[in-house]
Amino acid sequence: MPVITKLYSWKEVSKHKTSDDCWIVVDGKVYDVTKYLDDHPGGDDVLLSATGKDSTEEFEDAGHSKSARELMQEYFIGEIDSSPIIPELEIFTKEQAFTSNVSKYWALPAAIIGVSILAGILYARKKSCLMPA
Ligand code: HEM
Repeated sequence: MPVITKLYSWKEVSKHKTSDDCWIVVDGKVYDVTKYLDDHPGGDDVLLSATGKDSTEEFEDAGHSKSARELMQEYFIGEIDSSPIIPELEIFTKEQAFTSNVSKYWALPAAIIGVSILAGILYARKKSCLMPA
């Protein structure tokens, strides 16, 4: 049977970092350890300083026993949402798509033509000033 897991963003996880509301992330899994703070043999300060980040390394470094890992499951609340952020799609009407493309393709040539005309005018004026009357 498929297991439905709640997904949490890092933004959401980082909101829970106090002694009244403490979440930790180990191996992509999110644990609400608020009720375990006072009982943690490694101390509550260790858990509090592990909030808002991936604390897998610190967890492994502490050399937790098999029973500690089993106990952990009681505090499991979900997983980190690691799906890439897809930017919102821009929805164009046919007309908008056409006009946006027209401006995209015509802006540069129009600017080049404009600058060339201006340069031509300036050059012609300068030349006429230098010509003896
Ligand atoms: C739900 C999560 C956690 C549970 C249930 C848990 C449980 C335990 C238990 C039962 C112990 C006693 C030793 C053992 O049986 O392995 C322990 C010790 C310890 N834990 Fe955790 N722990 C958790 C998360 C963490 C995290 C995230 C860290 C580090 C950031 C951490 C750091 C430590 C340390 C430093 C000790 C002391 C090790 C020692 O004295 O040798 N624990 N933990």
